Amino acid sequence: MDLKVNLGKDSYHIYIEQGILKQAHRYIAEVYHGKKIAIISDDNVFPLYGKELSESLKDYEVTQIVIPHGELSKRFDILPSLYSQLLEAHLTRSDMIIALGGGVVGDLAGFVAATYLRGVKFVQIPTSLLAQVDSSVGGKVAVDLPEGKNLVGAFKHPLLVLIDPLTLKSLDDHFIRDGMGEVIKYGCIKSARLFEILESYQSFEALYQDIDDIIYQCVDIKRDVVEKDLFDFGDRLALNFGHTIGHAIEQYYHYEHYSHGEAVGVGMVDITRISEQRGISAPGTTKRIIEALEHYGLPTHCGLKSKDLLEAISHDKKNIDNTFAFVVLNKIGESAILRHDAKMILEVEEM
Ligand SMILES: NC(=O)c1ccc[n+]([C@@H]2O[C@H](COP(=O)([O-])OP(=O)(O)OC[C@H]3O[C@@H](n4cnc5c(N)ncnc54)[C@H](O)[C@@H]3O)[C@@H](O)[C@H]2O)c1
Ligand SMILES: O=C(O)C(=O)C[C@@H](O)[C@H](O)[C@H](O)COP(=O)(O)O
Ligand SMILES: [Zn+2]
Repeated sequence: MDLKVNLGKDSYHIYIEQGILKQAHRYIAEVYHGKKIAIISDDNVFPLYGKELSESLKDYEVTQIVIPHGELSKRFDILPSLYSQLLEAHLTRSDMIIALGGGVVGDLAGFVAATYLRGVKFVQIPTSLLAQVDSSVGGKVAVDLPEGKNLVGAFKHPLLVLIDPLTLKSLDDHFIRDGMGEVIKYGCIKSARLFEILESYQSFEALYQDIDDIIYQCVDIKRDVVEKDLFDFGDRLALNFGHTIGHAIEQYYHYEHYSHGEAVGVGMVDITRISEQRGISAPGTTKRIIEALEHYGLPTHCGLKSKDLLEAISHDKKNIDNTFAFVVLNKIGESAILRHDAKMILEVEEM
């Protein structure tokens, strides 16, 4: 399956195909004519897929950079060591970086590609469900600060996104569930039909049978939204449903306790509880989201006092003059923006 993100000179293709990793060189040769490539990956993914990818790229001079897995690697102070390794390999402005891994590797390697020598070419090969349905597309790249998620970042478009759903076979169930947090988000904001399908699967095996199509549907929604509002001032804000609270939960626990999809799930529940209480969301919307999250083993509350999240929320990028663009649902499949100060989250006492 092939999708094209139409962004003028920054347009790129997304290919979704089982086994495409082995064919990476064919697709890369179409968009990149240089000699050197640096693969940035993590210490879970590289031992599994690094050899396969490096072998496919045997016509290039390949440098391998492997970081420790997990969100704590997506931090500002890891950057100098990555830049040094690229300099040691004499990677120049005409060379390229490939991100091989989940969203952490994609966001981090993308930020490095955006900033090293003021920018080098970049390809995304996402290997987690979350990265395949969401983070590898759209060009947002970033690192976290202790004060908040993704607070230092850039827009860096890949030349290409190669999605091999076969890599999900080695992904831990925890991170399949985590990715489902973002998949459910897509149903909530843009597709009641997708949401209904997600409600209907009786097992991960059944879901896995349709995984290529589910990835396609999510990426196609993201493509459409990103084409309309690349810089996140309008339509694209919808992709942030659940994230204002979700990011604050991740930050509160220093990025160690709740993974991204889990925290976003809790955030979707709480913001919908508030908007339902205010008569914005159709009655029963919160209950349906809770049931969908529970269906995939995701948490729906975290026991934090909402007042404890106000500080982290104050750093959210959707803050304009202390008014936040909260993404709410009118109903499943239809999102809207509610501008309000951060104190609105106090309308639920506990998250
Ligand atoms: N840029 C965006 O638009 C965007 C969108 C959504 C999320 N994100 C970011 O993505 C990050 C979360 O991404 P994630 O959930 O992929 O986390 P992750 O990159 O930490 O991957 C999750 C875990 O799975 C492992 N893994 C990945 N692929 C594997 C495979 N095929 N087999 C075995 N293990 C594998 C990783 O080593 C890691 O331990 C967060 O930092 C979040 O903020 C960014
Ligand atoms: O691509 C987007 O736009 C999104 O909001 C997708 C989110 O799933 C993702 O977590 C993103 O990184 C959040 O963006 P941020 O601007 O809130 O950092
Ligand atoms: Zn997200």
